[in-house]
Amino acid sequence: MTTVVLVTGANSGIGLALCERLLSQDVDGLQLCLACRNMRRAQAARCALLTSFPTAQVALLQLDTSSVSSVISAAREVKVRYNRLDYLYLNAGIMPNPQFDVKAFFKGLFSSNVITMFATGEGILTQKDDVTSEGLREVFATNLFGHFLLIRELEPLLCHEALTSQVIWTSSSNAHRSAFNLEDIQHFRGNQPYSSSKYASDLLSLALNTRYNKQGLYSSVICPGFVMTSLTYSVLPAFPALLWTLLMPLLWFIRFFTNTFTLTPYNGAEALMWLFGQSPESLDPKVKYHSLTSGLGNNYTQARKMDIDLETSEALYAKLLQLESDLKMKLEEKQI
Ligand SMILES: NC(=O)C1=CN([C@@H]2O[C@H](COP(=O)(O)OP(=O)(O)OC[C@H]3O[C@@H](n4cnc5c(N)ncnc54)[C@H](OP(=O)(O)O)[C@@H]3O)[C@@H](O)[C@H]2O)C=CC1
Ligand SMILES: CC(C)=CCC[C@@H](C)[C@H]1CC[C@H]2C3=C(CC[C@]12C)[C@@]1(C)CCC(=O)C[C@@H]1CC3
Repeated sequence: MTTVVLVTGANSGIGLALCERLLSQDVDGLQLCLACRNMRRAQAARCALLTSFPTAQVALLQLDTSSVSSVISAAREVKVRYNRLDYLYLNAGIMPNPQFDVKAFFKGLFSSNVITMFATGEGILTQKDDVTSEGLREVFATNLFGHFLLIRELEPLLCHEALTSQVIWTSSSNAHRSAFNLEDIQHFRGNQPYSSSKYASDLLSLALNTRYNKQGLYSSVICPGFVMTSLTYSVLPAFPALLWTLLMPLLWFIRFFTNTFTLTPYNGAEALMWLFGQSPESLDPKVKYHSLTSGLGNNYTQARKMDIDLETSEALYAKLLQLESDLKMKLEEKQI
């Protein structure tokens, strides 16, 4: 028996930690595929994994989730290499040009909302988004739409009558209904594209379960907590990595008040690992699985209900299908 696992954004942070943890479990016949945009960093990640686990089967796949043509050719390649896919971890993500509102942060520190602020970053973060060469909003394309397209393209490998497969999204506690607008799913008009894209992934996961459970495909979402990675380092760009390291004792102290400060990629990958061991039929499509770390440093996973509803998830799914068909048509026209 083989178990095929594909991880997007696997060359650093939480994705790489997940790969290390999967390999350390010594799963029989594990075939790991690191799907990455930057092949130089992907090679480095593969080498590091093989140094620790010399007999592991670790393959690389070129994938830029922000590009429709890259997703289509990557999926084509996956279908040539494998005849099934057991786990698809949709982890690649960006939060470009984050703007940290220092005033709101200090105001939040002395309000009753302080724990929520540290757990979710709510009210203190906005981003400046860009547009891809294919005309999509970059955060939407990278975090959500590319992954949606990947699932659609890999349907023949994910949907088996006798076997189940799991699609697992790295969402966030920063996913808020208030940042999402069904009339503007790409978030052209707001300044919280990251939050919007993560809320959309929570909705999409529910819609995927509605559509695909009968065909053996199950989707779940996780939140890794607040993890120190290149994504979070960029929140305070004036703070070099060294300053963040000096702040670590303070961050560990805050962990006594909020177990969402998982801080290391290893801890952040806890819920991703937990889901790997679950039977998908036992999972609740309306909850998010949170990686949490106690003040004393113990990791655990906790299920928390999401603020999502079936009607909005179906409406989003219909819009994504429409966008997929429009973009494919454009791509075909370009090729003719
Ligand atoms: N760190 C945190 O506190 C939290 C993180 N998350 C989520 O966790 C996930 C992993 O992030 P994290 O490990 O923190 O950050 P990293 O920046 O370390 O990892 C992000 C990964 O995504 C990849 N990626 C980015 N854009 C693309 C693209 N267009 N195509 C393919 N891969 C891409 C990056 O590759 P490359 O090297 O090419 O840039 C990198 O491997 C993200 O989805 C993030 O939103 C959620 C909640 C909290
Ligand atoms: C003492 C000190 C300087 C603390 C850091 C304050 C903030 C920079 C962080 C507090 C909570 C963090 C957080 C995120 C980014 C950094 C903080 C705002 C995220 C929004 C990063 C991306 C996510 O997906 C969720 C995170 C929630 C918590």
